[in-house]
Amino acid sequence: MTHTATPKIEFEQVRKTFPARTGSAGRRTRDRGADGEFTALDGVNLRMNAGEFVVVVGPSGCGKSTLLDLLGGLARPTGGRILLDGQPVTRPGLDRGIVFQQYALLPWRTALGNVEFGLEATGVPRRERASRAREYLDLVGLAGFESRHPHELSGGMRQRVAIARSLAYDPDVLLMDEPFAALDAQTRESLQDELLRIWQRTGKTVVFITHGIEEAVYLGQRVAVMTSRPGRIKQVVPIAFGSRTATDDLRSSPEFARYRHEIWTLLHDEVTKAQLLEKEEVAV
Ligand SMILES: Nc1ncnc2c1ncn2[C@@H]1O[C@H](COP(=O)(O)OP(=O)(O)OP(=O)(O)O)[C@@H](O)[C@H]1O
Repeated sequence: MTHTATPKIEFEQVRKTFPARTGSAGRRTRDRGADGEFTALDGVNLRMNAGEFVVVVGPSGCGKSTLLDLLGGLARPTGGRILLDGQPVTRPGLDRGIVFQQYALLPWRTALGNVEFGLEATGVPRRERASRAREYLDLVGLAGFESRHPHELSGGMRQRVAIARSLAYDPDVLLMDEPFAALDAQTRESLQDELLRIWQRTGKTVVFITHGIEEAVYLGQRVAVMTSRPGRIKQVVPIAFGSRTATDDLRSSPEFARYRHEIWTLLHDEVTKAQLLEKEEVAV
């Protein structure tokens, strides 16, 4: 972790609105102004240090993916600023790798070819690409699977390829939008351990979105809990376990249960509000 005054990532009063969807512009609700604009995020403030692992949780539709899209430069904020190393984010860049829930692998390319694909844009010479791709497939535990195509891999393996592809061009920041949501519980837990190991080895800054409270507590150094829509950061909970060894059943510890309960309590009211909002929308 650097000790400079500039945070790695900073959200300053970030706001994001979308044009209202057709058929609903006439009615005014809490997050839809008279002009029919729909406010997804309003007043988001969050700072992250280099090398930090921050997890974002929040009720469905509160704007988690929007937050990540803005940081990834895939969309622009309507108000406020997002700074990366003190500079406003204006477009996607190779300093940020994004991993989505769906693997987004190229089906006609092998695992190696998919990881190499990420390197082609960065101008890495052809000969070097293959060896770099092998190195990252090895890092995610896929040595020996280089020549398999996506359809010959399990869901967990495909997501490992997606992670390797993002890591291969060596971004400073890894943005992960519910990357393990589609996996079975066992695979998810093993990938969580893999990710922590990779994070410790590479020192990347990780921003990880999830619906899972347990996943948040297990992975995050800090867990940012969002409000219901329009989303902002309700509270940031630092997570610090007394000990963390490979043999510990951390998820069964009283400490884990305490953190889990703290985050559950923070989320509970927001989920209720989000559900009310959804009902209000259906009635519109
Ligand atoms: N391009 C868009 N145009 C219009 N509305 C959008 C757009 N993108 C997102 N929204 C709306 O903004 C709100 C926030 O969406 P977002 O996907 O960021 O929420 P989320 O917290 O990631 O949801 P979930 O947990 O269900 O994945 C939602 O109501 C969504 O319908």
